[in-house]
Amino acid sequence: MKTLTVKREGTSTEFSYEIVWDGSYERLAGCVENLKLPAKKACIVTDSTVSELYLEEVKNVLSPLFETVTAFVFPAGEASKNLDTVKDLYTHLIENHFERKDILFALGGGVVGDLTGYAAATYLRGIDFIQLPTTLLAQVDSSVGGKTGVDFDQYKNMVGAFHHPRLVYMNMATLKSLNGDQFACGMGEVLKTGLIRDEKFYVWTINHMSEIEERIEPVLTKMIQKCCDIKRQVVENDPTEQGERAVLNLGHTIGHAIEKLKNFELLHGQCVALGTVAAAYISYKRSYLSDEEFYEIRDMNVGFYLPITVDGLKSEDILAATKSDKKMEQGTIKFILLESVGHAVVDRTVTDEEMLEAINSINGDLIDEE
Ligand SMILES: NC(=O)c1ccc[n+]([C@@H]2O[C@H](COP(=O)([O-])OP(=O)(O)OC[C@H]3O[C@@H](n4cnc5c(N)ncnc54)[C@H](O)[C@@H]3O)[C@@H](O)[C@H]2O)c1
Ligand SMILES: O=C(O)C(=O)C[C@@H](O)[C@H](O)[C@H](O)COP(=O)(O)O
Ligand SMILES: [Zn+2]
Repeated sequence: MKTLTVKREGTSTEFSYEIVWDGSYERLAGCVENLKLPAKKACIVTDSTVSELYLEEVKNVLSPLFETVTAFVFPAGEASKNLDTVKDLYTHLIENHFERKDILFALGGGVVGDLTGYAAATYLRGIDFIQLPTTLLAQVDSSVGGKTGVDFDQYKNMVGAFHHPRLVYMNMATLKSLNGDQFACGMGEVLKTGLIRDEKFYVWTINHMSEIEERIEPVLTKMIQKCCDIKRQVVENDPTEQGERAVLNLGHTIGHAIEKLKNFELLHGQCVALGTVAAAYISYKRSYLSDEEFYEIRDMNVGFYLPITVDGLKSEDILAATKSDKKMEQGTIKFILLESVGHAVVDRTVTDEEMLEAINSINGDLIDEE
């Protein structure tokens, strides 16, 4: 069992919690007991797919620790990440008499984690929650850092709060049941993480492609721990995204626009991959990246079964949709560029022309016509 502490003290934004890696849920009860939480009731929030796989096991592990353990299950997928599902969860908590000191467990991917975290941040003005991430994406990114929230009318993460978990417990064995597309989505955020902050790690990822694809556990554990450590450093420095944290959004401005226009038919990690290629294109056109570096980023997406083109959308519509993402500041977009491989920066000078050219470069319909 390996651990990492995410911690910030002595400022108005304080948090401290462990990330634990293990190969089963056997030691989850001990980790929860160590927290000496006041909770008498626990609710496991999960989705319709994960509930079939892991709910019973987790419920059995947690039941001896609480007077009551309930389960709230919602339909799997991004389409459930909204205020309607949060409302149903509030109703479940009220009907089961959950109080201020009780606790939620988020058992699932990023959708479950974001939604549960948001409900925990707002129910009775804030209760505790624990992250039990079961997708690669959730293990490398979404379960760490305290960003919680839901979509609103297809606008990504428009309603949310910063609310940190009390513990993140990763059962690495859950990655075995992920399908290929879901695994690839996690790799979209892994590539992003190396590109923004750690060239050595990015190169390591390239060199370990076959072991990663074969899901060799020690290799995946090393990769996930590195991603969490990079995210930890960024989040500890800038927990509420006043500055540096925005680099974690590489690929997300164009990625979120595509996710929205595709009505969540393309998955978050796939859209991030497309957005990262587009951001790398602008960086390349500005000569921050060499052509070898740019084409390697594209090749890495292909190697990890991520898309590098999107069909069925007009580039102008994608550009227009970027204007309603959260990275607008006084009418100017905060766009994340790669100043070099391993070093992302927040840039406020990217023009609509640059963005449109980058979007055209990933627009499959235009490329097919050539
Ligand atoms: N808060 C953050 O910092 C942050 C970071 C990155 C992404 N996100 C959010 O995370 C979401 C994407 O997360 P995701 O890719 O995990 O999606 P997800 O939660 O929808 O999970 C993907 C699919 O995999 C299934 N699944 C989960 N675990 C499984 C397992 N072990 N075996 C088999 N199937 C399993 C789920 O039921 C679902 O159908 C997006 O909403 C995105 O905005 C948040
Ligand atoms: O933790 C962060 O900060 C991130 O930006 C991580 C992203 O991968 C994640 O998708 C996040 O939800 C996007 O942030 P948002 O503020 O644009 O919703
Ligand atoms: Zn993301």
